[in-house]
Amino acid sequence: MSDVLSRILETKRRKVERARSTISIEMIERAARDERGRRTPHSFRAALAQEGINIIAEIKRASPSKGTINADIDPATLARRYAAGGAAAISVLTEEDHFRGSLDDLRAVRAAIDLPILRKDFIFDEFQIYEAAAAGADAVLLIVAALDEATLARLRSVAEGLGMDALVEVHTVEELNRAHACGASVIGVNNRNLRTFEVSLRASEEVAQRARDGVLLVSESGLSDEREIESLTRMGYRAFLIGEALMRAPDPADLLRRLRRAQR
Ligand SMILES: O=P(O)(O)OC[C@@H](O)[C@@H](O)c1c[nH]c2ccccc12
Repeated sequence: MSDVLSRILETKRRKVERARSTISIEMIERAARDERGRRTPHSFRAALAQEGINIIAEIKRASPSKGTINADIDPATLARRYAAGGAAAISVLTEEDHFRGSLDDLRAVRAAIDLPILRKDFIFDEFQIYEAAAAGADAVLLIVAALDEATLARLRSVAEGLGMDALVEVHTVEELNRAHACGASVIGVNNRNLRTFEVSLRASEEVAQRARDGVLLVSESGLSDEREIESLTRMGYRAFLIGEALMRAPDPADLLRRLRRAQR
């Protein structure tokens, strides 16, 4: 159990325990409901179901596989560029130790743009979903490989109870079956194996062939050019999650526009 995913979950577990000892679950839940009630919440799912190519543009300063990608960005400025390029939604990595993100990044993005926001983190406790909602997120990532069946189902319904979407992430057909079993309606297929970091579009291809009708699929990771988007649209994808390529692009809005023009 010394792989990266387990190590990240281990440090995260301690962090969440510490946070839970300073704020009660009732308080954070109230903050979440207040924030959800303060504005008209954005629908993450609806944003991904629009005509054409829908891109979730990610704010990702660093990663365990790539080290520092672009640590000094201003999240609000970058989010505005993503919005200008026609991003359907924004993903903000909030994990601190390995991705150098934070909930402050998410708050800054919330204040800057008017698109649905995904909290991208390693979530295993409802406390983290309330934190996400209180910071202004509209959706949370739930990684099937990191959760048992009962926890996955419970966390999904906590998100739903707040009017949020869960992006349920899988990497294999076996994980897809577990995502189906918990009632997931938005399923992300990570082309990157979180334990080995190997990237292959085969993951997206295999999962697309077995996904149930009505499930909205998102192809995630390792995407950087039109040709990849084109071959994924032929597999049936119309939603994509892109981080590194946008973080490294000299003009992220221009790259987004180009990728959104990809044809079948
Ligand atoms: O930077 P990329 O290769 O475009 O990937 C983005 C996103 O898919 C990736 O950050 C990601 C997908 N699932 C995750 C789970 C945890 C942390 C990060 C991720």
